[in-house]
Amino acid sequence: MADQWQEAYDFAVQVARAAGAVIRKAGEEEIKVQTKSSTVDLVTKTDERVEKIIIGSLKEQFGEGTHCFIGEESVSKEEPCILTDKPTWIIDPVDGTTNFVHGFPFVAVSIAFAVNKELEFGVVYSCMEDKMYKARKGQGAFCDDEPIQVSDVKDIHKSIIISEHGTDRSPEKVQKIFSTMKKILCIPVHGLRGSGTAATNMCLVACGAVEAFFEIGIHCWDIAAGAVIVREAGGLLLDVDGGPFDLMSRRMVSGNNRVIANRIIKEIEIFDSVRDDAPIAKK
Ligand SMILES: O=P(O)(O)O[C@H]1[C@H](O)[C@@H](O)[C@H](O)[C@@H](O)[C@@H]1O
Ligand SMILES: [Mg+2]
Repeated sequence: MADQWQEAYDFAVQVARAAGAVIRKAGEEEIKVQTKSSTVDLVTKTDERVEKIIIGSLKEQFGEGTHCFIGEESVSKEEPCILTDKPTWIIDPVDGTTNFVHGFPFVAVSIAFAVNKELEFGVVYSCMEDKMYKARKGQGAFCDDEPIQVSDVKDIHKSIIISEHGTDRSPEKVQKIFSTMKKILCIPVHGLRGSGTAATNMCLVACGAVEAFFEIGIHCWDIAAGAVIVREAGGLLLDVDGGPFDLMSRRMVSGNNRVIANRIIKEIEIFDSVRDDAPIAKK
């Protein structure tokens, strides 16, 4: 089995790199934009095309029917978003679609693989920067084949924290997001940042450029690959209430260590998000 997953891991890296090349090329042409859950939740033909390319390549390589797929664009067309014990690929073809549309240079392909509901490996290709992040359970995390590690900062006053605004602009949620950000800024921390892609944000935690990233409202495909990369780089993942991380819960804190993560958690104003694996009628 172990060798089988190694082959899958290596193949995921190849597929992510090829997908990134398609995105880069598409960024040079006219981009037609549509919307999904809200007027600021953008999608393009490239998101759909790249997801088809990734899933098509994986099916061709590993056989139709043996593996399951959770892909952002398939789920938006009401494909199931349920993690079972079967080998499952969790894919965000274009993480940072808004960045892609605007030419803001952080866009990632995110591919994770889970077996028995446990994440085995994750690959994040930051395609505009041409940086390949990857990690396999128990084997460390890498950027362009160099080992990466989270920062050793324990003093929150010496930290940079990342968060995002998400795509739900209901005033009550935006109020909570900004109130949390204000409280964290006023701890004070050295800075607050956001790249516009959750996958890249997690890689920034993993390589020690920032101490933590938290968000409520993200989806499993935004963070599954990054979760393996953060853990393998020595970091940790928690729920925003300090409990165990739950991939389908749409909320997460990823940090370099528990001291920093706990300090952030103290300030987070939690709001509800419908779980990724909720029945479609509830979404
Ligand atoms: O670009 P996406 O794949 O839609 O992912 C985005 C997400 O939609 C947004 O809510 C988050 O704030 C970003 O960090 C994601 O990566
Ligand atoms: Mg995404």
